[in-house]
Amino acid sequence: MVQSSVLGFPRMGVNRDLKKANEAYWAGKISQKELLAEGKRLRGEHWKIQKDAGIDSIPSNDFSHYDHVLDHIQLFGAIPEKYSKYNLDPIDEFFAMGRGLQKPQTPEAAAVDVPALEMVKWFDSNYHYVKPTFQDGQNFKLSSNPKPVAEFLEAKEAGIITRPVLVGPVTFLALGKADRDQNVVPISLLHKLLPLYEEILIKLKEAGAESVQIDEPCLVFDLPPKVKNAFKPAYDKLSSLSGKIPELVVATYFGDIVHNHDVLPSFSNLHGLHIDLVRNPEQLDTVMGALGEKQLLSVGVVDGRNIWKANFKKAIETVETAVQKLGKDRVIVASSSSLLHTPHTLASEKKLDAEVKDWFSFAVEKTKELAIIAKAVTDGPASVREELEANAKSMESKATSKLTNDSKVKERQSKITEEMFNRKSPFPIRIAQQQEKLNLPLFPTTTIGSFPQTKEIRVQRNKLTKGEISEEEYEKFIEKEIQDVVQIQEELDLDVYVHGEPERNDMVQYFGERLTGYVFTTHAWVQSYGSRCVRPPIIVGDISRPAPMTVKESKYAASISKKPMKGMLTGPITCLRWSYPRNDIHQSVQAEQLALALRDEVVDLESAGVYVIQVDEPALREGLPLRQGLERENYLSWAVKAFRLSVAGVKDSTQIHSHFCYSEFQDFFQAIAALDADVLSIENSKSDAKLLKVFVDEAYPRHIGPGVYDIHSPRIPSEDEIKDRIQEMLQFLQPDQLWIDPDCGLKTRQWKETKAALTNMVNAAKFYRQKYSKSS
Ligand code: MET
Ligand SMILES: [Zn+2]
Repeated sequence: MVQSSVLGFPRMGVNRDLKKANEAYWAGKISQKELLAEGKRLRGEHWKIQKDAGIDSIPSNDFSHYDHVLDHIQLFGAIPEKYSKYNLDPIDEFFAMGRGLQKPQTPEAAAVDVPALEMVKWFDSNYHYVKPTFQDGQNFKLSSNPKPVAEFLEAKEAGIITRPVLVGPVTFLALGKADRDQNVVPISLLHKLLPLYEEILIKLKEAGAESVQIDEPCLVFDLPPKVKNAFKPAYDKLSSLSGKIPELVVATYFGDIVHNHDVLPSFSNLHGLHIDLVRNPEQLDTVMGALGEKQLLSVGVVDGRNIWKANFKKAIETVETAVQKLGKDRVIVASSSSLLHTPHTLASEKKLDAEVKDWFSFAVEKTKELAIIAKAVTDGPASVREELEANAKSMESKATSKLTNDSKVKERQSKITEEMFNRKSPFPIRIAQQQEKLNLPLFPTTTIGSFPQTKEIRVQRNKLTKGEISEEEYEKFIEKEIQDVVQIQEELDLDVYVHGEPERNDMVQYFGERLTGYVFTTHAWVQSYGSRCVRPPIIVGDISRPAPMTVKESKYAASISKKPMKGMLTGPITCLRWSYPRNDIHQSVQAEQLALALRDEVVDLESAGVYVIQVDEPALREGLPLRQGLERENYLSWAVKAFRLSVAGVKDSTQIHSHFCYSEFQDFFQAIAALDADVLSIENSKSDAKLLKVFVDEAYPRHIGPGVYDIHSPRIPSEDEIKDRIQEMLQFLQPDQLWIDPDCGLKTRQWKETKAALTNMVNAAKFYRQKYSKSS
């Protein structure tokens, strides 16, 4: 029979219970015992959900109190000395690595002060993992009570034989890095790490585990030869342990592995291999051809990265293709990846429109889908006729809905012309006209958009949501906020003002709520990192802008300002990337729809007297495909076009800004240059100013505002510190192309530190302004 399996389940629980428990523990409100009990309760509940759904292979050790890679750092004793030296309790040491720890001295214990380990995005998802950090002479040691064994036994006690999940040895090392000032090449540690895999696998076998899922998602990357060559010795070794350890299923996801197909024979003596057929269905044939004689294939046909119902007909066809070649006993129906990236359950959504709700499936619902697909293939479609019919109806309803077929939007897309992507004149002509209109000094100062979102702002927004105040009262409140920030900017003597974004809860949600084609959930939280969860809006249909979205606030702000007011929009790629996208049309088409909607907004802002307009694209970089080559070029091409389409409708004299919250542009500089934005503001304060060299090397002609101070910390940078920073920047950029601004928006800061920091920033800018005006 065809079996079903889940690669991993979301950890948070139905009401973000894990977040609440972790945060209560960190705040000292619950004991360690209570925290661990909550973890156990959640695991038990999640196993039961999957068992009740009829899943054959249920994962364990997919749960984590913070991050599963961090679990492995602790499991293998890869704990840097700066943490281990404190001899903390294991759970506190674990959290110290995940989020840093600052504790004053007490009679019993010394003071603790360590920052967190680096945290970075997990492949191209919005989940972040903690980066393993290795030392020269790194050794490993299995923890005394290994988590994978403990959680396997916990499930066994509850009557469920799970399939423990381990991050594979090659991926664990490949995702790591040498610690600062260390030279170790992580993959060279393989021979030291493998004995620990042997040890843990033997322990799991002794505990009763029949099979183990071993994740090697790094196979979807273009791998350096050293990493690629590591698979064979690693898996030869593990294959040689056959009988002593559980059966192994190697799992890959988020991409295809065809370009690394020469690695596949290393796995052919193992029990099974998992591939993601939602992302890359075309890899099925090649991978089937490379399987070992008895090896199983786990086919990922239910999307672990998005919230759409699986199309049963298509999924069953895919599974049948595998069955025809391999037979029913060698095929497993699986989620494409862990379900970690999907919200817990659709049952919590009470406010969703019934039409679109019928198109969705969250983690709980996806486990049921897997069981149904497996049954349909094992016992024939008649065994699940009702489910198949209902699914076909949902698919039909989505395909034919008015929401997904807005002919006006489609018609407008079909009429896009080449000129619509281009500003009227090249930059030198534009900047001269802009300068005439805006009359800005040398080293103009500005901020990135948001000002502190005070408690009062949140209170008023909540009151509006609850209907406790009227729209008019809320608008009056927002106007007053705008007046205040305009006045503050006047006092600070900034050069280009912003209205402060007080009316925005979130930079994507705010726009989504004003566009057709978007829906919002109330409980669909997904883990972003640690206890932090996000609730991405969902793009369900064709996107259009029924009415202006930001014009009222910006126009008002401009009308009361003596200096230029900058309009503030979230760009098409960021709106797309920070939402769940549609899966029935290509993302480039959705980006283009967003771009058209924003284009109208940009033009309306200009007509309303807003002559500086910033279109933020902080998510442009994270959308980069995981591999070099054609896919990446395609992405950059349509992403850049979407940005250009959104802004190119304005006059030459209107100044277009864009903003990015990172500083590394080396590897996609051409794309950034191709945006043709008049001014770029980028994060830079924590990086080496040398990163700006690329702008010189490539003779970037337009204006740039590299952030001069970090906005993530309440720390106030001194005037001298900012001056030094500007001095460094001037080694790379021309005085007349340099803007002075903070790294990013200030919404998470308090007013007190914001005013102090900006005062120093403006003074530092004035210092250079004077210096250069004298010398010229
Ligand atoms: C994550 S980028 C944020 C840009 C936005 N305009 C802000 O200032 O908050
Ligand atoms: Zn930013």
